[in-house]
Amino acid sequence: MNILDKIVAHKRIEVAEAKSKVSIADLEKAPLFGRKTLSLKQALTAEGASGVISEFKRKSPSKGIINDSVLPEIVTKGYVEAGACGLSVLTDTEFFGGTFDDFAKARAANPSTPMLRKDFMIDEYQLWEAKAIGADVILLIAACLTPAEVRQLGRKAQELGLEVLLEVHDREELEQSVCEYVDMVGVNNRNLKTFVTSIETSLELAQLIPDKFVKISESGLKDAETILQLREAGYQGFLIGESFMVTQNPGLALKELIGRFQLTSNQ
Ligand SMILES: O=P(O)(O)OC[C@@H](O)[C@@H](O)c1c[nH]c2ccccc12
Repeated sequence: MNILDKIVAHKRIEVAEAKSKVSIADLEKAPLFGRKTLSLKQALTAEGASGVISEFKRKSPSKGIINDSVLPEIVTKGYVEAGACGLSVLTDTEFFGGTFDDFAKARAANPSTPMLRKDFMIDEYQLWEAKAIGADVILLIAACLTPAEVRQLGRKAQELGLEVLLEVHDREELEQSVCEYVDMVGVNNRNLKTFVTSIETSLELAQLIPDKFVKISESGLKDAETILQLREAGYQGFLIGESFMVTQNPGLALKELIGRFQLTSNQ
């Protein structure tokens, strides 16, 4: 079984358990459920935006522990102060060490920044969870959903006021899954079988993504030159976790990166 199949199999059990404990009606009573959501799409396309979506990620199947000594509220505040357009916080516990508590702490510390609930969405119930914890955006991974599921989950998410980021790895996933219930298309540079990242994936798919979608390049990004190259190719969003999280001060790492690519782009 590949890693994605393993994660999804585990997620199905988790979701069934969560459903038996907390009803949708209860999720709707959560204090943040009715909150007005923020637009990541708008933040990424605003004049002068850095385009960086910074991720809080404690561990991953590819790297093991990345950083287990930092606090979500401190890291995410640092990201926002450094110029992040949006935040991504992992809520998958088993494989990424994330929690709803991490998300809640980041949410409370950054009330005006669009936030992505980073998890493996397979069931509408998780959209209600996302609303209940104060998320603005959800991720739909084409590699673990049928095109019909992408449509169904995307449509429901938008009805709830959430924005939808569709993640693809190749041309086939893009062509089969992209639909009107998607706001942004993310190209994951990480091959899920080998964990190797290559920005060629983003460069190859850029032209194939219809222009009405905001394009986001995901994973393996760390230097200013790469970001400028991806911008040239049409990307307005850059999802970056590991290269910040491996440092003791992820916000500072983002600040330095933005300093480098803004300097370069003004020359
Ligand atoms: O840490 P990186 O290499 O900068 O990558 C961030 C993000 O793209 C990555 O965490 C990611 C992309 N898609 C995902 C789906 C699930 C979990 C994690 C991910």
